[in-house]
Amino acid sequence: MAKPVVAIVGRPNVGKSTIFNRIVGERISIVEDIPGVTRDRIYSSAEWLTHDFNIIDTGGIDIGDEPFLEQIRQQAEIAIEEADVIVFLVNGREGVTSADEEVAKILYKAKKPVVLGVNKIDNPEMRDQIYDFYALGFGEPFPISGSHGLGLGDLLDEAAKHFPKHGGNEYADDVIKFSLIGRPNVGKSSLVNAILGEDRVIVSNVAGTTRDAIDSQLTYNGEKYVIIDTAGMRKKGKVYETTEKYSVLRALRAIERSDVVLVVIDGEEGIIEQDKRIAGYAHEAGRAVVIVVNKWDAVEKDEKTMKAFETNIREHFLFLDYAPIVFLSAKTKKRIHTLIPMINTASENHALRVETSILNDVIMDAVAMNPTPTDKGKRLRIYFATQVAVKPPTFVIFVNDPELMHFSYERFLENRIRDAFGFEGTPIKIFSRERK
Ligand SMILES: Nc1nc2c(ncn2[C@@H]2O[C@H](COP(=O)(O)OP(=O)(O)OP(=O)(O)O)[C@@H](O)[C@H]2O)c(=O)[nH]1
Ligand SMILES: Nc1nc2c(ncn2[C@@H]2O[C@H](COP(=O)(O)OP(=O)(O)OP(=O)(O)O)[C@@H](O)[C@H]2O)c(=O)[nH]1
Repeated sequence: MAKPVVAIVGRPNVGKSTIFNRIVGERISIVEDIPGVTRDRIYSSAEWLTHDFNIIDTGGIDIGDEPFLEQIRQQAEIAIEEADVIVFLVNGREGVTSADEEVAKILYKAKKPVVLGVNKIDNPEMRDQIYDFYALGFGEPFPISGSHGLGLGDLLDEAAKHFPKHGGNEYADDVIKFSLIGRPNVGKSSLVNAILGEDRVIVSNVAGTTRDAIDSQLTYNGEKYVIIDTAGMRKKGKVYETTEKYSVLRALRAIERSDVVLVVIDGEEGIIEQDKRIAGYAHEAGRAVVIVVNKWDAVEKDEKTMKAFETNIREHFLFLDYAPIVFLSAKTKKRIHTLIPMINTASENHALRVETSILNDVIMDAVAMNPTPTDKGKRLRIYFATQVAVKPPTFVIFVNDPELMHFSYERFLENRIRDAFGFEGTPIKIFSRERK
């Protein structure tokens, strides 16, 4: 599901990060041991009343050593490219500056709705200062205060009025959406071409004529698939494509629109830190994951090489222990045909719903085998478990006291659930809730 995207734009120091953090709230949390998104702090999901959306802090996108105005220009262009609605932020304490006017000029040309937020209006007495900003030509300015959390509701209401009406489902429910992510040069584009070039694959469209038609649709064995955002990889040459955080942003959006994410690793070069971060994004987003080791043709190998590489992957990607690994070559096409069946398995498991009675049998058997932990003389009691969601499968376990559910025991239960139901290729989530 594609959520609407809001981007915050404005010259430095107007309070973009402050507003971003306010809107995102506690949702930005650092998850231990999983390298990922949260540390980049430029892109996050957010909620406002009934609206779910994603928000980008363009100020966090590092453009490099370009002159000041060039940086603002590039950030604004990224916002125009990526967002459905732009929040143009100015500083209510300084009046309209020439840099604000520069931003405005770029935004005039964009055919995207713009909502003007006048920040640092920390108290009602300062409200009169917003009138100057009508001169920017974006209609009513909304007074807000990032530091005090004032006025954000009205601003977001206005933004939400411009959210696309049918942004919800881009493709029919039975279409399997997948994407390929990985650092530059691992062979993502080559893999896409190899998949599209497969014998039994029927391609229904590749990179249409409009800017938005960037996904490849295909059919294989009567099943429909979409490869998400492949043109994002092809569309090179633009200056900002080279900035790392911007490519991260693109990867995050592709992940979000996918059911299954193929994490591509260069078999020739091996695993580096950046691979782990990229894989962390997919895991955090709760998508099904397949690990693809490409360029296996270029690896000098004997009968132990694959096993050793696999062990190495497992050590580096502890959090992805559920993800199957495939060794292949986009160049020679070796084992390319195994990819789509793996995507199918991962996607089925991602959407799998298990029967409550069987789930509870599994949990009770687990408890009988390995008694629940105690803390200060108090024992964890498990009453009942139920699956509350799919994509990814999510379970709630009702217990006497959630504090007693230690990580290691939860992990044990997860493993028992996996032994019973499979769930290969998908993360699963388990929450403990108190029940008196
Ligand atoms: N008084 C007041 N100060 C604010 C408000 N919002 C942000 N600030 C301050 O303004 C300064 C800049 O805020 P940031 O959020 O870093 O601004 P930014 O636009 O993200 O800046 P860049 O990252 O340089 O683009 C900080 O010192 C904030 O504390 C506000 O509502 N009122
Ligand atoms: N030996 C070998 N080389 C490969 C294979 N797949 C891709 N390459 C080469 O690796 C290089 C990068 O491939 P691309 O498909 O452009 O990689 P990418 O991940 O799409 O790169 P970016 O678009 O920069 O992110 C090219 O020179 C390819 O020819 C493979 O299976 N084996």
